[in-house]
Amino acid sequence: MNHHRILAVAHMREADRLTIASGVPGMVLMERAGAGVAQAARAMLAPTGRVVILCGPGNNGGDGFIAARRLAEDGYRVTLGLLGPRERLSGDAAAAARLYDGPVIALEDITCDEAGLVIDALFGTGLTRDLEGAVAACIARVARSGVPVLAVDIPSGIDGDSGAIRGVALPATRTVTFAARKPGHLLLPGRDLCGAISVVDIGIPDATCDGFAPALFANEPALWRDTLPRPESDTHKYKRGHALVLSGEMHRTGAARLAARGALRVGAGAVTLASPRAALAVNAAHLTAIMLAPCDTPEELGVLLEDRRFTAVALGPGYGVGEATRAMVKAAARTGRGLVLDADALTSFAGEAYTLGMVASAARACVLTPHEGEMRRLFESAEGVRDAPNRWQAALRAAEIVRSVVICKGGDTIVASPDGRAAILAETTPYLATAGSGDVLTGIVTGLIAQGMPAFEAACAAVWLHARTGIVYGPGLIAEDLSEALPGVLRGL
Ligand SMILES: NC(=O)C1=CN([C@@H]2O[C@H](COP(=O)(O)OP(=O)(O)OC[C@H]3O[C@@H](n4cnc5c(N)ncnc54)[C@H](OP(=O)(O)O)[C@@H]3O)[C@@H](O)[C@H]2O)[C@@H](O)CC1
Ligand SMILES: Nc1ncnc2c1ncn2[C@@H]1O[C@H](COP(=O)(O)OP(=O)(O)O)[C@@H](O)[C@H]1O
Ligand SMILES: [K+]
Repeated sequence: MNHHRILAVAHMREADRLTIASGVPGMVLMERAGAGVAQAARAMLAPTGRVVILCGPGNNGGDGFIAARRLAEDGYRVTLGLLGPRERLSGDAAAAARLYDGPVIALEDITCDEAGLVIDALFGTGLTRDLEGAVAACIARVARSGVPVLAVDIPSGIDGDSGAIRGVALPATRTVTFAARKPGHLLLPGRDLCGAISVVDIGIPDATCDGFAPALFANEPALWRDTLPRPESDTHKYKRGHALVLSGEMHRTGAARLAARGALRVGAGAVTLASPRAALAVNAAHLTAIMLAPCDTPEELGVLLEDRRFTAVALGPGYGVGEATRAMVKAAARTGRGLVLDADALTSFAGEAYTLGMVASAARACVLTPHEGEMRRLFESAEGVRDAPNRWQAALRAAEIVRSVVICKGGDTIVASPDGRAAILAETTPYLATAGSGDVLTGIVTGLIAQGMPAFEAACAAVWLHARTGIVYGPGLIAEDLSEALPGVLRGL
């Protein structure tokens, strides 16, 4: 199994169809899925403990019947509640139900008394509308009982593609999914309701999923570790890349310095801060390893970038919104370097995403790092972004329009590339929500791009490193700490 691949719901269904078409009966897949669930349940149950299994009307319920049969064979006391009449089951789910010879009661009659575990096999990737009525009431009862819950495929009520709660959802202690995680396991609020996730190999060959587009991934080191820059013995500082970070005016220079420090810490051989003359003294008072150059106009930026040793430029943090910023972005892009645009550089193109795309296409590689508000402003009139059915589709469409890699920041950060790849961060911490944290992220991406790392991988690595550093540091984290704690995380790789 390719462990960092994730499958959209439609792709999971297609993988299932292709595997069955290649000669593996659907019932074999379901048997493996149910066996995986039973195995996870055993680890959560005392010997001969009581397990309540909630089965829905589709194949998710079918997995539940398989698990019920296996657990009953092992001597566990199984109570199975089914939503709807048994005669309404069809296909593999009906076959799985026939193989289970224990009692089946109505879902409405289920109680959790003395249960050591509830297995939630109500709905998986086939959820098509909000949960209500008897199912919603049952979910509320189980959630109130406090009994541990093992979710089959995904907690019932979570949309597999968006992670949204459809009406209500049953929070799980553990989730067992099949072949690969789905976007809903990683996106909020779904991520918070899955508990620990394990993926069971049910025999869908990797090659079956290789051609799926868009290609979705969990943002984990396996995705980008091979492209992470590592200095060679014979290197020198300029071979390790030289990043240029543009500073804002006198009263808002901190953001650029945070970014510059991030770029240096992630391994750029040299970092220069390009500062308005009026702010040179302020910047000089705070910098040691980072160099300083005066720069007030697009023309001056052009002259500065005649030095071919500069490999990447970061623009936006604390820079100010307006025409002057737009002109700077254009000047930077024209020089064909790696370009990272954040904050005010993005807001300066509010409502003009296509224009920004044209500008960005001149850069060697371009990464944009909008948070939710910047995303909304930049793409307010762009078709297919604000009205996308979920965040990864919005991110992919955004990347296509701006012809750049886009990092959609937030509690469930997504990196999307115009080539159709997208990666969702699997693990992070809300302690990152602190002033200036995004500026450090900008610096980390810039530092990686300055060292020649490809834009998508650089963006993914930066997002992961930033989050990992936040997790390791934990409570009390402020933006300054991120760069200083980064070497420890880099060492761990
Ligand atoms: N694909 C694979 O490779 C494998 C898949 N496997 C398993 O199959 C699962 C997917 O199965 P699935 O497609 O049958 O969908 P599932 O989640 O059981 O629900 C569909 C049923 O629910 C109903 N329904 C929907 N929303 C509703 C609502 N709000 N309120 C009430 N009813 C609602 C819907 O009814 P309808 O919309 O048709 O009226 C339909 O009857 C997947 O998660 C995994 O566990 C494994 O066996 C291994 C191989
Ligand atoms: N709830 C959260 N959980 C995890 N990360 C978060 C959360 N909220 C914000 N972040 C991260 O913190 C950073 C904030 O960046 P940004 O909004 O640009 O702030 P600033 O401009 O103050 O630096 C982003 O990397 C974002 O992904
Ligand atoms: K489920």
